Amino acid sequence: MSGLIHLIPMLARQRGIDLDPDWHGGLGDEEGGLDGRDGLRRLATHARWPAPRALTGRPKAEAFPLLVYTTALGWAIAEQWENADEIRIATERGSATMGWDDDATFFAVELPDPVRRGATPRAVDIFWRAILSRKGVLGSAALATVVANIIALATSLYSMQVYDRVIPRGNFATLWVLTVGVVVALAIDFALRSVRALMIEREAALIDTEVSEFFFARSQAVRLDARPPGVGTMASQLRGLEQVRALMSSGSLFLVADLPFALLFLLVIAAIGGAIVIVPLVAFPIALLLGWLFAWAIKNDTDKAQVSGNRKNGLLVESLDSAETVKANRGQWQMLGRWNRLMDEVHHYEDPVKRWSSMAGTIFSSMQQIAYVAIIAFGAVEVAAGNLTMGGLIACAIIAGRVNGPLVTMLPGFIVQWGYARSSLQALDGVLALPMDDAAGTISLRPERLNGPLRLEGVKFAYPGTRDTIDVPRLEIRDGEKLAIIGGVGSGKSTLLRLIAGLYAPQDGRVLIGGLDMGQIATDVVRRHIGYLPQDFRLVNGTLRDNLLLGLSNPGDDRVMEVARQSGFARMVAAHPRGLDLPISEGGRGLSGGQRALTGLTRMLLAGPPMMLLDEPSANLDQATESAVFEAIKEQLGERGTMVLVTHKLQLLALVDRVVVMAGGRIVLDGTTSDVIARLAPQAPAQVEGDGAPQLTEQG
Ligand SMILES: Nc1ncnc2c1ncn2[C@@H]1O[C@H](COP(=O)(O)OP(=O)(O)OP(=O)(O)O)[C@@H](O)[C@H]1O
Repeated sequence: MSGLIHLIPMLARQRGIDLDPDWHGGLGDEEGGLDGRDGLRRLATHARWPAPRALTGRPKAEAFPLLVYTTALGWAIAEQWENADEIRIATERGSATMGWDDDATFFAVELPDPVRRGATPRAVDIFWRAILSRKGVLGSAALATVVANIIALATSLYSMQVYDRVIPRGNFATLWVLTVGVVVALAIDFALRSVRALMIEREAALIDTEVSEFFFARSQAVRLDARPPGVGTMASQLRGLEQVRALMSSGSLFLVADLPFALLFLLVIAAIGGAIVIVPLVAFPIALLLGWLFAWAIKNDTDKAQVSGNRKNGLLVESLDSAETVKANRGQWQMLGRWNRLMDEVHHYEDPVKRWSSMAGTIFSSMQQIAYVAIIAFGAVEVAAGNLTMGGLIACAIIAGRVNGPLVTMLPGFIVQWGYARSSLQALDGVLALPMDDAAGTISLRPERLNGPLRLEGVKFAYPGTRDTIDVPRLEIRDGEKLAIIGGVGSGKSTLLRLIAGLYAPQDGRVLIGGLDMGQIATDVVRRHIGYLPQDFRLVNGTLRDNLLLGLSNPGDDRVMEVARQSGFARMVAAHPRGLDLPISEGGRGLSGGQRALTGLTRMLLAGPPMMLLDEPSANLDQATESAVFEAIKEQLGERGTMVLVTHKLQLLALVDRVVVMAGGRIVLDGTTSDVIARLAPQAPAQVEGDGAPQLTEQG
C-alpha cells in the first residue's frame, strides 16, 4: 500500500473530517501506483474528489495541514512551519522536520466530508465506521474465536472418552494419547485467545485514537454562540468516549463474540446427549431474556446517573477554576452544598443499577446451578435407560457449563457497562448536534482576499433563552476605517464585535464582507483576515512563545522580539530569566491580567491581520504601555488597515475617526468622533476613575 493510503486518513483526522471507510474505493498501490508525485492526482480521480491543487511558493501558515511530496521522502503531511526554514511533517513512521526547498511540492486536497455534508451523524456511527474500516483484523480475530471455541470442545470430549473408554477398560495407553492431545489443544486455545486479546486491544487503541481525535476536533468546531453554558459538563460529555472505549476493549466484549457459539455447543450436546439438550435449550433463552429485562430496567437510571455525573464534573471544574472568587467571597459552603446534592443525585440513580447488577449476578448463578442439576438428573435417567453413556453425560454437563458460564460471570457487568456506554453515546450525540463553524450544507468560499466593506444587514442575535441581545438593522465598516464602539455595561458591544468577527452567527440578517456572506466563507480565511482580541484573553498551557505564536507560523525570535519591543512586551520578556520560554500553566496562570492582555496584543501584531477587532484591549494596561501598544497598532494598520475598538475609555476615542454608541443592543448614535462626543457631552457626564480615565455611562 502506498503511504498516501495511510496519510489521507491522518490528514482527514487532523482536519476533523470523518472519511468513509471505503473512501479509496479499493485502490491500492499495486493497481494505481500511488507512490510517485502523480499518485495523488490518480488517487483523487479514482476517489472522485476535486483535483488536488499544487501550491506555488511558500505555503502560508493558515494553509496547513497539506500533503507534501519530495523526491527524497515521498509523501508526507506537512503540519506547520517549525521555523522560517523548516516544516514539521508527519509520516506513517512519526513526526520529523524537513527543510524548505524547491523540490517539495505542496498539495491542498479537498476531502469529502460525510459528517458535514449530510445530516448530523450519530456517535455510534462514528465508532462503527472506525471499527468497520478494520475489516481485516476483525476477520482474523473472528477466525481465532471460531478455532478457540472449537478447541474448547476438546476438553469435554476428552472427559467423555476417559469415562467411556479408559476407566472401564483400564486402557492407560489411550489415556496418555488423549491427555497429550487435549493438552496440545489447550495450549493452542491459550495462544489463540491471547493473540485475539492482543489484537483487539491494539485495534481498540487505534480506534480510540481515531474516534477521540474526531470528537476533539468536532468539539472545537462547535460555533461559539452554540456552546452549552457549562464547559465542565461538555468536557464530561466528551469523556463519555472513555466509557464506550472501556466497553470496546473490555474482556466482556468477547462474550458477544462467543455468543453465537452457544448454538454450536447446543448442537454438540444434542448429538451426544440427545434429549438432554432440552435443559440448556430452555435455560439459555431464559438467561438471555433475563439479561434483556435487566438492561431495560437499568436504562433510565444509567441515563440519569450519567447526566448527574456530568454535572458533578462540571461543578468540580467550575469550583477549581473559580477558586479565587469562591474563597474571597466565602462561597465554599455553598459549593459544598451543591456538590453534596449532586453526589446524592448520582447515588440515587447509581444505587438501583448496582442493586440490579448484583441481583442479576445471583439469578444467573442460581440458574446455572439449576441447569447443572437438571442435566445430571435428566442425564441419570437417560444413562439408566441406556440412551446415554456416563462419559456422554459428563461431556454434556461440561459443555452446558460453557454455554452458561460466561453469562454468569460476565453478562451482568457487561450490561451495566453497556448501559453507561449507551448513555454516553447519547451525550455525544448531543455534542454532534451542536452547530459548527463551517455548517453542513453551506459552501465554503475561499477567496484570496477579502477586500471591501464589512456590512451588517438586519442582524438580530439572541443568546439561548434570552430575547434579542443585538438588533442592528444596518452597519457598514469601510476598509481603512478606525472605529470605536462605546456604550454602557451590558449594552451589547462585545456581542456585536463577535458578530462582526464571524464568531457568532446571527439568527436573522446577514454579515457580509466584501459582498460575501460571512457564513459561507471558510472559517480559516475569515480568521486570517479578521483578528479578534477578546476582553478576557486566555492563555493556554505551554510557553510564552507557544502562546504568542498560537496558530501562527514561527517568524523567528528576532521578529518576535522586534514586535515585542514595539508593543512594550519586551520589557516583560527581558525581566524573566527564561524569556520567551517562560512556562505558562493551564488557564494562563503565571501572568498578570495586564501581561495577558499584552500577550494578546503582541500576538495580534505578529499575526498582522488587515482588520483588527479589539475588545477593551487596554483595560488592564498602564498609560505608558497603552500608548506604546496603540502606537504600534496604528503603525501596522496604516491607512488601509481597519480597526474596531470596544472601549469604556474616552481618551482612546482620539485614536478613531468614527464612534458607534450602543444601548440595549441597538446602535443609538453613529458618527464622526467629534460629532458623537459633542452630542454625548451634555447628556453623559464622564465619570472619572482613579487612573484619570473618563468612563461613559449608558445612553437610553
Ligand atoms: N454567553 C452569554 N449568554 C447569555 N447572555 C449573555 C452572554 N454574554 C453576554 N450576555 C448578555 O448579553 C448582553 C450583552 O452583553 P455584552 O457582553 O455584549 O455587553 P458589553 O456591552 O460588551 O458589556 P461590558 O461593557 O460589560 O463588556 C448582556 O445583557 C449580557 O447579560
